[in-house]
Amino acid sequence: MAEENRQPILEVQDLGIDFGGLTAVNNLNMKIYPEQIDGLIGPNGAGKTTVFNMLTKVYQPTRGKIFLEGKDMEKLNPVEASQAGIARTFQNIRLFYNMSVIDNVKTGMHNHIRYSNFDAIFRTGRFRREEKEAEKEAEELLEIFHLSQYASLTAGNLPYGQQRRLEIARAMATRPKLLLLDEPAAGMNPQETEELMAMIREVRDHFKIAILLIEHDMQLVMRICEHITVLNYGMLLAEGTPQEIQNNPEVIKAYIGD
Ligand SMILES: Nc1ncnc2c1ncn2[C@@H]1O[C@H](COP(=O)(O)OP(=O)(O)OP(=O)(O)O)[C@@H](O)[C@H]1O
Repeated sequence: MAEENRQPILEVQDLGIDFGGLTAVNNLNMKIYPEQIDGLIGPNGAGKTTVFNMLTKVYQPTRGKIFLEGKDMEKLNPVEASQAGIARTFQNIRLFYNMSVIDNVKTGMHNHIRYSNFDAIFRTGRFRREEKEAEKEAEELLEIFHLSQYASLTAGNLPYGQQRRLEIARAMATRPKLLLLDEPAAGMNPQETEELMAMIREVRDHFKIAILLIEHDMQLVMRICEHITVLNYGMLLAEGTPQEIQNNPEVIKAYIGD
């Protein structure tokens, strides 16, 4: 379907942020469409993670607008941004390493669990019902991410590749519409990277969500992304299909230098 006829799930207009005298991102325009896997690439320090931090409202943009399903995100804090439907993983995996694998997934469910502190303290019927449902949903997520056999293992004892999976499973527990992955293949061996790529596709197909990923592994980006945005010095350098990006002289210059 032609993109012009589709509503973007996320639209960024003239987005920018300054840190003191440093303009980290400027004049960024971007549209992410439903069920699309998008790549956000660019040389070190180009502003990619800063964009994620603005989309998740960890940073308040200095300029510009972010719309999720047409709704302005300006007033949202990070918790509200997550509730609105944006989930993320981090460059350096962040898990609750002393908690079990399944409990890590359950921590992602606070967005939609409906019991109060009162219910929890007095273990009311509602609490027990919600807990049972959360347990079931967490088990289903573990199955999808091939982590069922590790459910009761401490997260810190999982091999690296599985920790990445768990981090994504936990992000999916928030029931996002848009999933942001910050360098998901970092530190992975070729076999783990291959499995990761298959999993990213499975996640998109199963949950029918949009995915935006930052990645330095160009092979991964070119093979998995349907659309790519390139940042350089905080500004949009190019956007298009993997083929267009690969053949763009400006992009080649930014990566290889003059
Ligand atoms: N909280 C902050 N305070 C000051 N400067 C910051 C802050 N966050 C990011 N920056 C600066 O913004 C610029 C963009 O950084 P960012 O981490 O977004 O780049 P990146 O493209 O993700 O880089 P990499 O590929 O190396 O992870 C850098 O110059 C960085 O030092």
